[in-house]
Amino acid sequence: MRFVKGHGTENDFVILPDPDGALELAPAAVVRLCDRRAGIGGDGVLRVVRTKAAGDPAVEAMAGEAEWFMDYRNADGSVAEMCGNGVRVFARYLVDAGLAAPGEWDLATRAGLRRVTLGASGDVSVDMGPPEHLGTGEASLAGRSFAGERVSMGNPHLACAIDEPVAGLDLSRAPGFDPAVFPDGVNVELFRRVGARHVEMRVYERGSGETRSCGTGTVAVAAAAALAEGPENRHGRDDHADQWTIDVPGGRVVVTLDGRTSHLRGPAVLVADGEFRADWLTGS
Ligand SMILES: N[C@@H](CCC[C@H](N)C(=O)O)C(=O)O
Repeated sequence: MRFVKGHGTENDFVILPDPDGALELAPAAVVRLCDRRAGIGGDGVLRVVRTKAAGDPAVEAMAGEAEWFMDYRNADGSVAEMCGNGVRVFARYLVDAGLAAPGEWDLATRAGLRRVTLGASGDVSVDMGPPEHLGTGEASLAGRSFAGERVSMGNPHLACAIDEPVAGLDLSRAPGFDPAVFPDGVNVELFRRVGARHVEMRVYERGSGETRSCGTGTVAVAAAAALAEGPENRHGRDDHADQWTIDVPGGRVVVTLDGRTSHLRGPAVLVADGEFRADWLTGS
């Protein structure tokens, strides 16, 4: 079975081409694929399937607008609604494989349609939709409590502003949180302002642990940072949409907020093409 390995700011994925939706992708198979010692290794899996063959009526309803559906799975085998770095890598794969042309078109995700813009090479830009502010919340990490802004990017985030450099944080264990506030779990971002519309962040992802980057998380952080700046400083201060530079351990992305929607721009790199054994995947 063929796979491609790719990453966006070192948030890495095993890409599985499955145009006709023939692959039965059990959670245990995803865990095997993402295992960094006994498998291929990745923060998640991107199954590339034609929207009309997704096998889910809610997804198939988007077939008229988007030919391809990003079936995203976390490394622990769980399903997530959206993945911002994944969308960029997915789009780059489609163009590289000749399944889509460079330009601007929609992809289907469980969170709805996402419009991508890309050339024959280089960065990919994604219309991520409007960040949804849900109020405040908190999480604990390594015995410390962090307060932040709950933001939905289709998937749940808690973006917490801190004053210390993010490099010193302990993100080795899963965050604690109130399941009544986050019934579907949460991705927790910790960020520090390092300049004008410029922040650094680290993230502990639901279903994957600490990753080197999280695209939806970078947009949630930009939205939380913009909210903290106050309305007088947002949207139109210099007649341009607010552009935020977000540094993550795996590189840098740019997030634009214009009050109507958000855009995420960053790299999408295809690293390797390979083949794995079908019997290994099923453990048979
Ligand atoms: N790394 C992704 C987010 C992947 C999904 C997330 N772990 C969740 O469960 O919501 C990104 O780049 O957005």
